[in-house]
Amino acid sequence: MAKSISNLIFVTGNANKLKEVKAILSSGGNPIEIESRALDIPEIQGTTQEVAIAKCRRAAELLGCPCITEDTALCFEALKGLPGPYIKYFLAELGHEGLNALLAGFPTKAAWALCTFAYSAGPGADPILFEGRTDGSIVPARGPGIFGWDAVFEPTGTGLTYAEMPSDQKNKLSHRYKALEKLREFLHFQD
Ligand SMILES: O=c1nc[nH]c2c1ncn2[C@H]1C[C@H](O)[C@@H](COP(=O)(O)OP(=O)(O)OP(=O)(O)O)O1
Ligand SMILES: [Mg+2]
Repeated sequence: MAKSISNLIFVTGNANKLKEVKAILSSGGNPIEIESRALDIPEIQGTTQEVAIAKCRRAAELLGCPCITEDTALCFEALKGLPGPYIKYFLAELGHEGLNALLAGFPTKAAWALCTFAYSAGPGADPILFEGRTDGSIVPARGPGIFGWDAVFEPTGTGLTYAEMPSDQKNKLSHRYKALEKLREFLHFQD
């Protein structure tokens, strides 16, 4: 008889991601318990899918058991999707102001946040990807600067940046929430 997967190891070094993932997965129909490991796994260059697959494959090898990993990209329409999976380094070097300045010469500030979860059934197993995308625009920073680029990303139609939203509002419309809904559905039907 099919039974669902109800606990999993999430390999991440990011405490804010972990907090959101736990909050999202503990609510809803099929609660999933998450244990975390802060392993430092090298991230390759490539498409968001290639980066996600390589990271999850390595994580499962290091752990010797099933696991999930997550990669977040922030994509600027004017820059044809860049910085994409390299947003971490752009944010670290340029800050919120620099991300806005990158778009100064362009008419569109449109952007999308893309979350890619990867699940591996164990060492050697091909990771399976679950993507979630939230569209919005890059704005001058508003709200607390607690989590990454939250203060400069305003999802379309909300009038608020991610940073200005209560966490339960972000967790109902975010790129991470949308990807986790797909992962949750998949895990529910695994043996
Ligand atoms: O919802 C978010 N709201 C604002 N900022 C965010 C969000 N989600 C990720 N971020 C930041 C963290 C990092 O600067 C970059 C993604 O890089 P990314 O490699 O996926 O994350 P990470 O290295 O911090 O953790 P991990 O150990 O899981 O790879 O965007
Ligand atoms: Mg990373």
